[in-house]
Amino acid sequence: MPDADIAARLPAPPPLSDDCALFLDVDGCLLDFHDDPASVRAEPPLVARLDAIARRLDGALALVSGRSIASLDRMFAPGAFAAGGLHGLERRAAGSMPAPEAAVPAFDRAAWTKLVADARAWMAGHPRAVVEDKQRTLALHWRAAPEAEGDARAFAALALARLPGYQLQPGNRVLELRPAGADKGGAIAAFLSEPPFAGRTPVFAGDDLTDEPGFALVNERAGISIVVGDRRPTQAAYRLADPAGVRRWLEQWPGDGREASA
Ligand SMILES: O=P(O)(O)OC[C@H]1O[C@H](O[C@H]2O[C@H](CO)[C@@H](O)[C@H](O)[C@H]2O)[C@H](O)[C@@H](O)[C@@H]1O
Repeated sequence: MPDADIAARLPAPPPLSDDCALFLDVDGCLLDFHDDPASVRAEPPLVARLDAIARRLDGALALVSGRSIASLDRMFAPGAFAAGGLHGLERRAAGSMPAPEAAVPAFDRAAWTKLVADARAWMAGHPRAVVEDKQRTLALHWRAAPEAEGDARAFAALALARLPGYQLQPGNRVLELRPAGADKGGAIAAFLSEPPFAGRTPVFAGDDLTDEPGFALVNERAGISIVVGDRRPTQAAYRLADPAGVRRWLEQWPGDGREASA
């Protein structure tokens, strides 16, 4: 059976309930993909919606992303949500804005700067490819330059040897270098161990490979795991077709009645 047919058989998720803890991936889940990662912003009505849902859940809403928390804050301003960033390497608990609660491990800044410069030089022949420096992780994007994929993969393989303790993180038209030892499942588990998330039913929506550990964790906790789109295989039990579908699903939620004036 073709993958698309199997994808269509995953059911739509149930509506959100007042006793849930809501975890949301960002790119490709809440927000549509764009060629330039730096230009992506959440529209004000979506920020207002998330803010209303967070209030209704007593703060039990977190963004869980491959982006840094600093980047998420820019994208969702003026919203400032609890967040897991850099694929689970950094985390900011509810109510502890603006500083991340846990910093990622120390690293050699000079060596990192050289690595980023080398990546930019390596990819210079592909002006529409993007080298995204996230300070502790590096993403090589080829969405607007499909011909750059081979060079991106070749650089990442070579660079991995210069980065002890790092691993490759494949994504949607991107390959990232990032420290091993953390993932989105760990970030969600940490949130669920503390207020206001503890004791609630976890719900997690995401679209990419980096989201699979989050789906596994949520399934273990008898929660609701939702894959966005047709990527397979997946451990998710429910499916929404695309980010527009995610936003419509969130719209079904009653909110707290205040977002209309936000
Ligand atoms: O975990 P996520 O929130 O889904 O973040 C994963 C990566 O998303 C971003 O890259 C993706 O979105 C870009 C903007 O739409 C797009 O240009 C790119 O092709 C996608 O792979 C982000 O730039 C990365 O840092 C995140 O790790």
